[in-house]
Amino acid sequence: MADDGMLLNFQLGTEPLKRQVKFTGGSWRDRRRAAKSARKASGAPAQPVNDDAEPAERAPKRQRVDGEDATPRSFKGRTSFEGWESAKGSGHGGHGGHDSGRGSRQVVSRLFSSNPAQKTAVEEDAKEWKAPQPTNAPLSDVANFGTLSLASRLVDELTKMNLERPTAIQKKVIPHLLSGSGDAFVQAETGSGKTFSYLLPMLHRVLQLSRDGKQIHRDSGVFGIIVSPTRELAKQTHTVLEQLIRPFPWLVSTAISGGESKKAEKSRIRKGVNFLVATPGRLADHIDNTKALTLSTVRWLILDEGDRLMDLGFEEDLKKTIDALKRVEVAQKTLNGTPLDLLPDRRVTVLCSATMKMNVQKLGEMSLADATFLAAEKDLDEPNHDQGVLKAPAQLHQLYTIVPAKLRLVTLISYLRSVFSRRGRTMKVIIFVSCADSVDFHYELLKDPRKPELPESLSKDAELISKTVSKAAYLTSPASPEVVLHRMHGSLAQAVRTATIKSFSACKQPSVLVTTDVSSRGLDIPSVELVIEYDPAFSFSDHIHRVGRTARAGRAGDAVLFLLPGSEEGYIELLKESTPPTPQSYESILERGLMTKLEFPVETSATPANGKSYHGKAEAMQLHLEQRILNDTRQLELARNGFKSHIRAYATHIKDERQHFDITELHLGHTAKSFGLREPPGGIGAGIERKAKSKNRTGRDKPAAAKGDGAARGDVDGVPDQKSTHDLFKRKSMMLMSAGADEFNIG
Ligand SMILES: Nc1ncnc2c1ncn2[C@@H]1O[C@H](COP(=O)(O)OP(=O)(O)OP(=O)(O)O)[C@@H](O)[C@H]1O
Repeated sequence: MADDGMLLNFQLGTEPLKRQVKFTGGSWRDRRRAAKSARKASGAPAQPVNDDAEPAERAPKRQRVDGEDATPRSFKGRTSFEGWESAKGSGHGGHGGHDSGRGSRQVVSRLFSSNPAQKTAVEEDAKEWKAPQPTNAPLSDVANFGTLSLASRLVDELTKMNLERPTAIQKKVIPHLLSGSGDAFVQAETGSGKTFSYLLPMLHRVLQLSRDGKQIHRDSGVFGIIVSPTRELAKQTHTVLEQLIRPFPWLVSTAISGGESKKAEKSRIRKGVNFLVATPGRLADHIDNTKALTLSTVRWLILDEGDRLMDLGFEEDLKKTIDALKRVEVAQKTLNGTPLDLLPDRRVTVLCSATMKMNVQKLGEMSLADATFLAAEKDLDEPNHDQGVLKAPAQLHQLYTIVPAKLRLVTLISYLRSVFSRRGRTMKVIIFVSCADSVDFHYELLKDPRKPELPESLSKDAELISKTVSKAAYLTSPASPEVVLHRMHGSLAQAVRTATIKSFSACKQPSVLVTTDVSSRGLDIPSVELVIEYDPAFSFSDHIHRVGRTARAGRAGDAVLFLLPGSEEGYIELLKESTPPTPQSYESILERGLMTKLEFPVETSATPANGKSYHGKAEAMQLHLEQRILNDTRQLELARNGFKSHIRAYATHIKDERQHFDITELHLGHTAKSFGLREPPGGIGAGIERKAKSKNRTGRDKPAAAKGDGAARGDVDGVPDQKSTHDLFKRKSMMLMSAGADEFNIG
């Protein structure tokens, strides 16, 4: 799609607008010609023509509002966040006209016109979707964990945690690790309990060492190292491990990860630990620099989320760790008088990954020897299992909606409104967007500026989460409960990240987390019932992991994917290879979200001829949001940054899937509108990026994501784990700066 078809395609003026002559009568072409000649005559610079703006006769209700009087009538003096609700469908009042907000001349386009046609017919299935049997649930034909020969003390502990029967992957992995000394490659669905599948046998075997009056203690050595790609996952795994070892106070585990105090970690290691949960960069760092960390007792190396470890560019750090372990012999039969004979006689490496991508195979080659492939029986039976086709849990209801770019924001809000209108349900929703700047923009836009105070249950970390947790506006209606809004991405300080996730997890009220892919892996928040992929994932495997934050361990869950009309529709075929998704029209989302119980009656005169009164509501909401952004310098800045970073992130979809996410097809003007912007995209800085990306397509420049696609967006683990990302950013920034673009923040 060429740029000349672009909406809002003219420059922002810096001069305050002069009052203009208004031309009435005749056709819109006549009026435009007259306006042009008048400008020429007055010596005013010619206005670039907005070819995409609607001709007046096609938009009879549109008002051209000129000069200082540009604020749409229904919103004059009504820029408070709730203003749109009382606008009663008067969105027509300003749409399609010019606006002089902040002294600039801008065009506000209508939401429901000039949208690209959708190729896919959406026949919403009349019959209710019926969830198939859960595929990641505990097995009904296994009596309990005891049947897997686990120590009764551990089984008791599991019972206290309400875990009775193992899942399919636990039934496979636990016996393998309990008895042998062989490496394993573990592949299983999201939420199928992989964490317990490797923690339980390790613990069981270490507990067995305490016998005949001999007791394992914290300075008996490190027995197991678990490597996680993100700090959150490392912390979460550590929390689960802590829970399991609580009845055995002589055993100690610790988490070491980027963003934490190295000194404090060193001191904990010096005091003695038996299990280390680590992010790769920090682990490699300690192996190099912490003398107290001896590796000779290490019998298990668990590489969790192997594909993600590689995607994020941790290959070098992992190699360092693997090589260091290989260099150290596993020789001791006893340690400080404690016999180690019940441990594996060699070091066991377990590689967990949901996919068998090339980079995982490489990690396997680096780390595994004669590994056994372990997967649930039903996964092995899948016809295309060996091609690595990844499946979401069967009971996870996947939906998609094809939404024109201009309508994305109002559709998202409508979706959330209809979800939260169901009173009496605690509902947690995760919204994935492409980059950190987009997280920040949407969070600020959706938060309630009038109610900064948090629910009491969240007040413990009040200071840390003061900028990442807030009450939400727009998402609730008078009939629905209050919603708590959270934001999370890799650019936040670690303490803030941790406190935010804790808050989201503990929140007893309906809550939303707006986040990047930094939350797509491993995060286990049991009451997440809905995942919204507002921006599609950068790879299909990321999609599976994102949606896998719901429907865990046999529970139900929904996931909705927003796609744009056009090439993105091709992505639906890819989804079908895994789980056929249910289509949902954006019109029905708008209708449900905006007209529920007719809380916001639309004036008859404002009801469009087609009778779709929610169109008026949607226009009113969009107009209100745009106006709010325009009136708030900080919000405007966030919108611009969000838009720019989003466009840049869009170019980082993996090569195999880029045909569906063609940056040159992205309508920048319409996308700007989804960030509530009325400015020309070129003025904001995104056109430059698209040009740079077009160069990529012609092979003159390589995509920046050489170190892994996740790294390109910076959704990684921080210093020093972030080296690769830093390099990448440097390269990309240089490319952009040479083209005159601003600094940006993706990730
Ligand atoms: N046997 C079980 N019975 C009931 N719940 C279980 C069982 N095993 C694990 N769970 C629960 O299932 C959830 C998911 O477990 P876990 O995080 O280990 O899954 P996972 O396979 O690692 O998922 P992902 O691939 O998304 O990281 C956790 O809340 C865990 O407590």
